[in-house]
Amino acid sequence: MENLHCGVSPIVGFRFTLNPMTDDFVAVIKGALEEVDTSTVWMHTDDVSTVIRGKQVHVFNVAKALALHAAKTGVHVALNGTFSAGCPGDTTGDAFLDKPDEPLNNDPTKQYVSSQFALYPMNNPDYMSVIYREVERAKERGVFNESMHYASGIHGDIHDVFDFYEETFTHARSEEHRHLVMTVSMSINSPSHGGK
Ligand SMILES: Cc1ncc(C[n+]2csc(CCO)c2C)c(N)n1
Repeated sequence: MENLHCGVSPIVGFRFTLNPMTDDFVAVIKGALEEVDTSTVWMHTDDVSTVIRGKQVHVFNVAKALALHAAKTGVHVALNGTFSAGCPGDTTGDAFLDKPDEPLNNDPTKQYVSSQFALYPMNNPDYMSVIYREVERAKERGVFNESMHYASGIHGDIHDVFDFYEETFTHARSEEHRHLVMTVSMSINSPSHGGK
């Protein structure tokens, strides 16, 4: 296997599930996966989840577009997933890294999202300062919602929330500590949001 050393791979990946709270969940999941332009990422769906891999810009663009597509059905949807970069076992061969940098999904529709995220800067002894710094960033960006055990709450318009997640994912890893894991749980169109 190539690229066995931590960090030599520039691939970003996201493994996620979409969970639409409707009897018609198959149409919502398949509609999003089929109608969003996913040509910039390597994608595989199975009975449990879907994985997308490629350049960071495309992984975040496609993830946001999938969430927004599902949200536009009006159905209450949950999106749970794990972003990963610098995974020692990842291989570049099938990761679409030759794609141009222009994101292909550009729907500007506004959509309120409430979410929680957790950063795991792998093999970084100073990981708590990374986490504190990124929570500060969320406050500066105006998307911080609340502190909680094991995660931080992030909310706002889907475009601001995803901009924050991509920015924090860039800054929570470094040349020295390239392997980063970030978990995200999102809730969209929840009755708990009172119509936001
Ligand atoms: C993003 C995403 N990918 C796969 C599944 C698993 N899954 C559950 S129902 C269904 C459609 C019928 O086969 C699939 C693929 C999911 N929930 N969300």
